[in-house]
Amino acid sequence: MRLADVWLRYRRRGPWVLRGVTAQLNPGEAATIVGPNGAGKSTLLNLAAGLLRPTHGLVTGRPARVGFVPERFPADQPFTARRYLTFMAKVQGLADPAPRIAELSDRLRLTPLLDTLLPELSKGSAQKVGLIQAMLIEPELLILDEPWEGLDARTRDEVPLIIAEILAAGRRVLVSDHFGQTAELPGIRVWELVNGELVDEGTDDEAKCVVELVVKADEVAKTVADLREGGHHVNRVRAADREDLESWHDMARSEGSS
Ligand SMILES: Nc1ncnc2c1ncn2[C@@H]1O[C@H](COP(=O)(O)OP(=O)(O)OP(=O)(O)O)[C@@H](O)[C@H]1O
Repeated sequence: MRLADVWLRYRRRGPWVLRGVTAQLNPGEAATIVGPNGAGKSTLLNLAAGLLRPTHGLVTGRPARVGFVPERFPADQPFTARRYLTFMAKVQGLADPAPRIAELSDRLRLTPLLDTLLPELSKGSAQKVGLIQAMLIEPELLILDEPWEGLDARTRDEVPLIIAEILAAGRRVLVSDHFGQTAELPGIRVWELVNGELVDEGTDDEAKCVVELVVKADEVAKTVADLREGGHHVNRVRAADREDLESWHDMARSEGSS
């Protein structure tokens, strides 16, 4: 997908929000848009999603399946989360959406709230519905506007995994993030908006990540040996704390229920 000399203002003679933005996002690439409040991050995402049209310039090569998570999920709709997601899945052509909805709801810990009315959900839970909605049909381009807003810590931890999986499948991700948390994801391009112009700061090729595993105590020696054999550097081994064990039990539960 390519943005070529894109200019945007919301009304005639209004201030330019984007000025001559040129950028490209190839399959298997992710970019994070950074900049202060009002810099134009959401505007750029809406353009990429096809919800806004440039005043001048072109957006070309947008993939057919775009998943979009807006900054604020519009929760003022008289449906339960399950009905809303089922409807959205059918609109997108998914014949039997129940298994996919169950899988994603388990992953984002929304399952107990699936039969709650959308307006009764907390902001973070509504945000989860927005995230699930965008992933019902695996998107070729996933657009996330401030995905961490309102999410609890454990769901926040899922976001980088979701992004990594989409990239590994050769799809694309565009994310806005005024706290700069995504800038630390491996291989991500950083697009900074400065006075409406986009500065592509590229990727940090030297970036390193830590992957945490939880294994049974009697499997530690073998796991460490296997990882070393695979060419990985093992930093340290420590006893699992409560949070590690909770996530282990959650995983075991969701595997048992699927
Ligand atoms: N629908 C609209 N009509 C008129 N002006 C708008 C509209 N949406 C955004 N703007 C203006 O465009 C500029 C960029 O807004 P945008 O929401 O894209 O910024 P942002 O970087 O996403 O900000 P934030 O970090 O606060 O979410 C702001 O000056 C904003 O007031």
